[in-house]
Amino acid sequence: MSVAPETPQKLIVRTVPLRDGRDLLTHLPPHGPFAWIHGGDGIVAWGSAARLRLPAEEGGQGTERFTAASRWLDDLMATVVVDDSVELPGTGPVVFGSFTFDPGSAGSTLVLPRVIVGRRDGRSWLTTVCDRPDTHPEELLTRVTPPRRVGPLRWSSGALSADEWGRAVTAAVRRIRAGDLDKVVLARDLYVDAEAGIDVRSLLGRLSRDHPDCYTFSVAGMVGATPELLIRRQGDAVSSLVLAGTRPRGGDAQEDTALADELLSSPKDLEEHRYAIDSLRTTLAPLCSSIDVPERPELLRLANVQHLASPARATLSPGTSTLDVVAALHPTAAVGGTPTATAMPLIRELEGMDRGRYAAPVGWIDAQGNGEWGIALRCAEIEGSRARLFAGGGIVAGSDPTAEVAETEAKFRVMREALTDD
Ligand SMILES: C=C(O[C@H]1C=CC=C(C(=O)O)[C@@H]1O)C(=O)O
Repeated sequence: MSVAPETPQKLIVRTVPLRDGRDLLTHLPPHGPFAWIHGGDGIVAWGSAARLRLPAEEGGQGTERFTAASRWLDDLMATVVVDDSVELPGTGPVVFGSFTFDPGSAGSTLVLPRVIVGRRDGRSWLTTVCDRPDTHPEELLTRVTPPRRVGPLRWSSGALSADEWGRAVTAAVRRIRAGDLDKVVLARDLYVDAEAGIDVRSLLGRLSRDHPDCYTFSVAGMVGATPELLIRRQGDAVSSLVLAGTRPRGGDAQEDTALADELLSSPKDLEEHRYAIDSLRTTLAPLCSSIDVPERPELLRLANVQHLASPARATLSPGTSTLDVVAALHPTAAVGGTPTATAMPLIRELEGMDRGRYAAPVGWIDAQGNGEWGIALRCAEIEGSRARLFAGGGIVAGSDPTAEVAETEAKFRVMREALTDD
């Protein structure tokens, strides 16, 4: 894969402690905000000191975009001179990234922002990235205006209407019952147009307020709040949160508990979940010295849905990079299917759309390889005044098309509500 990335000769990166307890999002200027926020902690950033946008892969193993990103990252980190007086995961240079789901799609993007503000366990910091010593990036002085309201919205359907997508689910169930594969994750899209450019900060504010248990992200136009952590790395310790199996939240406590009990004992959902766990275990085995996954999934209750969830922990073998793990894990059975090799062409055939960067790794990485990468779910791609929303669900032999359409509607709600002014 040959690319012409924008990487300057030499970069001066300075991290200093910041005495600031404000909501991280209040630091962001209107244009091109980057964010990764979980429970009030995280990183926000803006500006661009170095950027890589990758073309579609041609043939190969389907992991060339991760390899090209890794090479670019290594070269970039070799050009930086770092003065970091805080030394925590996420201090020093931090690159945000968002990959495409399908190797055949163009648009995987990595960016080293000019200004980064972070917070972790009560400690805050400011990182700046300059081309010359003893200067500040211009972006440090960008005026921060209040987030603009999104305004009236006009909704339109995506590649398939809800009915057409339901028929695609029926076709997938038929293929699964015929023995072609065990599970496939099918997704659909929706478009919405605002009257003026969408201020991503308004969406981020609502997402982080309404979904504090999720990872609110914004990377080069991909914006959402995902519950699914693909990998968090700190030193050689990695953790992951596997999700598969979903019910809506109930209208009252009794209904909520009944739905949760049904989910925790549903053979269809436990089967769907087991495929995701098995694929994680198999993928991590050659890259890790130990892997620990609980025997049974637990319940993860989010604002709009509840999931079967398994928190996994592992110790990385020496010489394995964070992006090696990200590349190996993608696509998990929570977004692709089982077996992956059969699920991927079926997704292309039945969805009738390009997923772009939906259902693919999104996150950040620092110079030590520490970082957090989620799967871009409950999200939208924002371009000017237009947003393209995505939602999908795991289809197994026992799936019912009507229930699957309802599940995607529940998942769309995250971004619908984020786009709707209070
Ligand atoms: C594909 C999505 O969710 C995945 C993650 C968690 C649970 C899922 C499920 O129960 O189907 C999906 O596999 C989505 O939110 O668009």
